[in-house]
Amino acid sequence: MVLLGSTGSIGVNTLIIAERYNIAIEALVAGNNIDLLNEQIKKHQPKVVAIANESDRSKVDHPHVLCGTQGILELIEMSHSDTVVNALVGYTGLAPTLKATGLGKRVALANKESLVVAGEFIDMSLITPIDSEHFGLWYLMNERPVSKLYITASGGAFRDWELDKMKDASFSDALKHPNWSMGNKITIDSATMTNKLFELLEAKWLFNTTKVDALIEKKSIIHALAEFTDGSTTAHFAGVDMKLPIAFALRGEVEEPILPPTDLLSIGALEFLPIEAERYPIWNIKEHILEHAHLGVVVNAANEEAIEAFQKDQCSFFGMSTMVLDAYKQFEDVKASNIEEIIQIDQEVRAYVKQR
Ligand SMILES: NC(=O)C1=CN([C@@H]2O[C@H](COP(=O)(O)OP(=O)(O)OC[C@H]3O[C@@H](n4cnc5c(N)ncnc54)[C@H](OP(=O)(O)O)[C@@H]3O)[C@@H](O)[C@H]2O)C=CC1
Ligand SMILES: CC(=O)[C@@H](O)[C@H](O)COP(=O)(O)O
Ligand SMILES: [Mn+2]
Repeated sequence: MVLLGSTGSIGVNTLIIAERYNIAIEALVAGNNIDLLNEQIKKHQPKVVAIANESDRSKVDHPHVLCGTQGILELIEMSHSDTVVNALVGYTGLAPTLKATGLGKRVALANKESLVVAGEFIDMSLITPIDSEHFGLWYLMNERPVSKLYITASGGAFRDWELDKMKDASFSDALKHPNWSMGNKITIDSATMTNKLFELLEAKWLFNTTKVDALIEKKSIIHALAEFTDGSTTAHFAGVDMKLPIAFALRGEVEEPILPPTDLLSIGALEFLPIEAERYPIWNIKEHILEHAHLGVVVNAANEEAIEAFQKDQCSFFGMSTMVLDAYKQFEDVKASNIEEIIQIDQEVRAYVKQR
């Protein structure tokens, strides 16, 4: 297989599962963590690698190194593997998803931003999601008619903070996820609830329904629930570990133990809470964006710019949501007819957010 984003949180877990099942690694792609990439090259012996920056090429212990976005696309094009795992973060992941699906390859997709930005233009029959909630939904669904799908949210780093204190929250405060160990960008998205908004859009494209909602379950033990027309609701319990969704995405079906079973008696009380827009202002657009999912490109571009501004101390924690909601209003009427227009809208939104 081809693994994009091998040095990240999903990438490292993917290599553990690949090793367990003796899956050959044809190609690895990483960004700046060349030390870890070199360890992975030594262990997994890929035929080709790609990295973000040309300036790091000489540090990579491999005779065939490609660089930059074009390098990643070339690597996918020259690969013989049927499966590409896309564990890149952010908008950078979109072009590789389109390249791989365009070549008819199956994409095990952690990069949810690909679907948020351009779900309309991606061949869903080639996509298997690597996301705990969507794996949970897939696991729950059977032939019976479903009336509603639910995914759960941890509530993020500030779920128990006084609202007043959140105004002064720092980037490093926001990185303290209560349950999951993940990359920085998704951890910030979890604190603002943008991750869950993205996951509703992800569910919309994957399962072709807008009858999907989210609620807070603070322990992240239940990942998803399916409500059936007959009045039954079933829930997916699993450990806080991405190896299970990754194993299914790589293997299709798994019968052997990947995680220990949930110890039901040790869980204690479980509760579901509503997601309140006062703490998570992005939630104000949930209903609208589910009905206008093509606006995902706007939210994603504004959000990536907002995270960068927050990291550089150029805006406050709530300033991020303000920037995204402002851009959403400004670009409410855009609708791309093709990928070229998606790219153009992405650039226009970023330019708009930067000059505000
Ligand atoms: N972590 C998790 O548990 C989950 C993550 N996801 C999604 O999976 C994706 C990855 O998340 P996560 O693993 O946490 O993120 P990380 O930040 O941990 O990893 C991102 C990976 O992408 C690489 N990368 C970033 N930019 C470039 C670039 N320009 N060129 C080449 N490589 C690049 C990084 O390289 P380097 O580190 O070397 O710079 C790293 O290998 C995200 O879309 C996220 O939303 C979904 C569900 C759960
Ligand atoms: C592991 C995973 O799937 C993440 O998307 C996780 O759900 C993030 O946590 P939040 O529930 O806080 O967004
Ligand atoms: Mn998730």
